[in-house]
Amino acid sequence: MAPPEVSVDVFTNTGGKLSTTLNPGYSKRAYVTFLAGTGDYVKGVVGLAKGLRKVKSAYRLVVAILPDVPEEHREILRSQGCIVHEIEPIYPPENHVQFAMAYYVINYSKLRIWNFEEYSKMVYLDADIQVFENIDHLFDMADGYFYAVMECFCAKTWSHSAQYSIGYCQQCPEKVTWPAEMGSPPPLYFNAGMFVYEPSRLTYESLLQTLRITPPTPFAEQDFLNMFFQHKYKPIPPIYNLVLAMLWRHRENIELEKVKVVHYCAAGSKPWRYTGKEVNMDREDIKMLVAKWWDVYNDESLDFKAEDPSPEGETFLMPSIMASMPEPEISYIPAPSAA
Ligand SMILES: O=c1ccn([C@@H]2O[C@H](COP(=O)(O)OP(=O)(O)O)[C@@H](O)[C@H]2O)c(=O)[nH]1
Ligand SMILES: OC[C@H]1O[C@H](O[C@@H]2[C@@H](O)[C@H](O)[C@@H](O)[C@H](O)[C@@H]2O)[C@H](O)[C@@H](O)[C@H]1O
Ligand SMILES: [Mn+2]
Repeated sequence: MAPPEVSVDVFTNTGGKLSTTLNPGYSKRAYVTFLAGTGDYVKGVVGLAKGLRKVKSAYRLVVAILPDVPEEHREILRSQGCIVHEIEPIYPPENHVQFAMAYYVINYSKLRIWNFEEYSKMVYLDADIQVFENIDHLFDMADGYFYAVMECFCAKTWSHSAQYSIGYCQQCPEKVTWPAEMGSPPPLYFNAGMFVYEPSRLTYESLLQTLRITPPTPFAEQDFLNMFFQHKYKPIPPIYNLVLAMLWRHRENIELEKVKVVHYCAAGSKPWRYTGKEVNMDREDIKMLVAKWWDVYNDESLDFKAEDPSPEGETFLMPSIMASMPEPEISYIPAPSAA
């Protein structure tokens, strides 16, 4: 039995040209991703920018970058039509938590994207995500909610959790029922590599204030966002964020031919680092999805050309007025740099 999901029965835009003059709302929409460090995730962002162009998305890609992203990488992103937006890092309160991956500590900086108030609606995508079919219709889902795809708890990275200890996963709640003596089952939990949200100064400040008093946990900002948006979270189908491990953990919940968005988050699956040697990486479906990513990345016809009509026209490309607003002082103790 597939888990509960909100039906995405919104107006399905086939990615054709949209007027941005009739409905200002369209011009205030964009995709956004996050880039940190001097390493090779920049390839993920280039791939994502080209993938969104290939599916003829009507919206631009904003890249929230940390100060350590080198100018050469910023230039590459601008040359691919991205809107590059530097943000200040956000560190969690002083902690001794063992993050599931040490570098997850930098992911708290993602919270800055709630401050991009020049946009009314944004779709966040990790840099290790590729969009293979147009998903612009997600912007038309009702306001006031937080939309994302449900996570799976079966990976060893979850061994710290009560769910893992009893073999419970929300992807198959009937398989191992949650024991009454452990209270009510955990609330639905999303993967924070892709979500639909509304930037808001009020939400932004509330996020930062809440973060100050929230002890960090193994999945860093993903845990924090799940706690913060627990009552606004609406699950959307896994076709919008295929967490690769679902292919071998819950194949019954996946119709691969219908998948629109692939999240290369399984260990060893980052296409730009792929060797095929890690566990599950020699699977035919993984090899096919990695090859699909490289087809887009290597396709020069998808490179941004200056004469390309910007999806939303020049109307709202003004620099973020919010960026000029002083960031609220954050007196976090920087955690060890892990990226
Ligand atoms: O060195 C790094 C590590 C992570 N990221 C960003 O942080 C996101 C979350 O990290 P990752 O996708 O590796 O986590 P996963 O989804 O694989 O657990 C990435 O997609 C990137 O957008 C980055 O820019 N540089
Ligand atoms: O900082 C925490 C990260 O948590 C998530 O990654 C994990 C998590 O989903 C685990 O549950 C999976 O087992 C694992 O495969 C996956 O990589 C997000 O994808 C990433 O953007 C980021 O928020
Ligand atoms: Mn990811």
